[in-house]
Amino acid sequence: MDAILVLNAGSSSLKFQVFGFDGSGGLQRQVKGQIDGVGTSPRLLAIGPDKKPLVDQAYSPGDVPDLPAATNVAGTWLRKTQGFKLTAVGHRVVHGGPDYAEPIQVDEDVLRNLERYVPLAPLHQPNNLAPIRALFERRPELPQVACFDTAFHRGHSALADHYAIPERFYAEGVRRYGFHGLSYEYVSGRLREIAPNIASGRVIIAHLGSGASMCALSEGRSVESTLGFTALDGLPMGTRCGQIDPGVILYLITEKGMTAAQVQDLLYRECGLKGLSGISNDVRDLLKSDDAYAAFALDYFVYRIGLYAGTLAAALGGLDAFVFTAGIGENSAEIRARIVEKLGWLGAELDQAANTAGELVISSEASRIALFAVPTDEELMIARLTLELIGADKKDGLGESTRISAERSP
Ligand SMILES: Nc1ncnc2c1ncn2[C@@H]1O[C@H](COP(=O)(O)OP(=O)(O)O)[C@@H](O)[C@H]1O
Ligand SMILES: CC(=O)OP(=O)(O)O
Ligand SMILES: [Mg+2]
Repeated sequence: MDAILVLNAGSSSLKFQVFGFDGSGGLQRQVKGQIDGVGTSPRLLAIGPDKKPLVDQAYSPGDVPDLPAATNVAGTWLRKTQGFKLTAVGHRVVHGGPDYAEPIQVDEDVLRNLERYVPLAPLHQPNNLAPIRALFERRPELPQVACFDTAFHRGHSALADHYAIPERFYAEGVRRYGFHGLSYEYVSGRLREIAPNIASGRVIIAHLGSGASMCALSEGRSVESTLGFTALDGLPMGTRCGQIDPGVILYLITEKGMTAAQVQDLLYRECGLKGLSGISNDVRDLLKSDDAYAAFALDYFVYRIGLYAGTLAAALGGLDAFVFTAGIGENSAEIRARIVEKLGWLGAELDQAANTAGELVISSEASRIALFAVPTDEELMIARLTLELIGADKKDGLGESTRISAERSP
């Protein structure tokens, strides 16, 4: 069967999907897989078109310590067990800089350009680009398409796109890019199917995974994001600090004698939930723990989401809906409930039963704001964009408008 492979290397997981083409050029999901818990409790899990498990295998952290190792494990499993004829490969590439506002077919020049952004996304960009390079060498004839996390936010106003630093820095690309755009584009499309009137209003989507951000959307378009030049800003994340006074960084350099590399390592890998708790970057571990620091890390996460909800609601001039997505947003009813409590002043009220059951609509009848928990599907978004770019029919058989409860990731 002709197929398109999609790769999505995040900060704690590698996600991959294979979509086949049917006779009419539509997309059919053949394999949906991921290795999550990379470096902590790695687990390869994949399901087939009937949603039955194809593989479910745990690894020791030493066997899958990082994303390159996860990519090798997934690649080997796909080659050994799945016999597809690849037509194209779609890649999530986290940073597209100022030049790439749309997906692009990658050639040697594009790849070299994208390598320039490695310092701006050190947890992601190298892992996004390495498989492209490897496939160039192994399968030079295979079209490969880069789809960018930053592209969905490129329509931001100059106000939202700037830092208050001299303009020459903006001109050379020091801008507030925003990330998780493939997820926001997919989820806002789903919201158009689920609740079209609300989707055309003022919406905040909270993408809460190992990396986390929030996006303000007006009429389905991104107008603000909590992330900026790099994927460090805004919310505290699994291992990243989120918003921080730049003076702290100056202090680390001038008073603590830290090098740039040491500061980078600290801010990307030792902060956030991991740094605050001293226990884990994974919300599942923190929820299970009775340690006071674990509780504090979760309190801090929820508190900052509440603060940014206020900021983004101000950017939108009000709020019609709040949408949860990604690993934490889709799977933790408890964290959703705690965040909704912080949105009480905006008139948000939870339907406890719907939230616990993991339904799509989780607001009560009385709520002044519609609340949703919508599973994201960055890989399907990438497959659609890839097909569009390589000229195949972009219609697919994966419309989900009638589904009622949230589909969980494998
Ligand atoms: N049932 C759950 N309860 C709470 N958190 C969860 C649950 N399942 C997954 N998560 C969280 O989701 C995170 C992974 O989210 P994901 O969106 O896949 O991240 P990424 O793409 O950045 O690797 C994990 O680190 C974990 O904290
Ligand atoms: C940009 C980013 O933080 O991505 P992820 O959440 O997949 O780590
Ligand atoms: Mg992710």
